[in-house]
Amino acid sequence: MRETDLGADLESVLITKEEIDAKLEELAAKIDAAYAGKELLLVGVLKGAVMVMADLARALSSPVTMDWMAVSSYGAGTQSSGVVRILKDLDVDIKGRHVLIVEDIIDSGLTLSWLLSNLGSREPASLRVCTLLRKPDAAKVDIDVEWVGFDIPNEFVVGYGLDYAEKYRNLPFVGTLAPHVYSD
Ligand SMILES: O=P(O)(O)OC[C@H]1O[C@H](OP(=O)(O)OP(=O)(O)O)[C@H](O)[C@@H]1O
Ligand SMILES: Nc1nc2[nH]cnc2c(=O)[nH]1
Repeated sequence: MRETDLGADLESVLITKEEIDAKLEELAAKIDAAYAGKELLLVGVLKGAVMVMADLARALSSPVTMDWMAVSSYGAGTQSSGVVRILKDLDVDIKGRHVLIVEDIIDSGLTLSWLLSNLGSREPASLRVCTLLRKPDAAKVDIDVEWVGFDIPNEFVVGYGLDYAEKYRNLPFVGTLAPHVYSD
């Protein structure tokens, strides 16, 4: 989808496709270096992280394996409920594995905090996090995140995997919604 196909739904483009591509190349080089000589398992958090996972994995030089978890705390709204539900668990046992959680966004941090505790209890050899986006002003918990693409303002964003009521995930950039979309 091109930026000119936005129609009236989007207010602004916050991060362009080119900026995302360049950032993922940069993060991939750091991740390659950090896991040199180790077998890395990428754990993508569905559904939002699909685009980051696909593009980050292809930017890595090291061979990796991938698995997916689906959790939800947002439903169809724009505020985290704080209650995390597992919709799909991992297929593999991560005990003794080097695990990198791949996220699209850390907002309140409640989802990631819960994930770190849940996956941490499965005794991985290491457990770290890479996220494309983070909202420092929205944090409700303090989490140490190794790799962050962009710190963004505390606004609800869509695109590049992120949805509003399941729409806009296929935008190739990250943008903000026009207010009328919320009130319609
Ligand atoms: O830091 P938090 O406030 O917890 O928010 C971050 C979470 O919200 C989004 O998932 P969402 O629950 O919207 O599900 P989705 O990925 O299927 O859209 C995103 O993918 C993160 O997992
Ligand atoms: N689409 C979308 N999902 C989120 N989940 C947590 N924060 C956000 C956000 O800003 N946009």
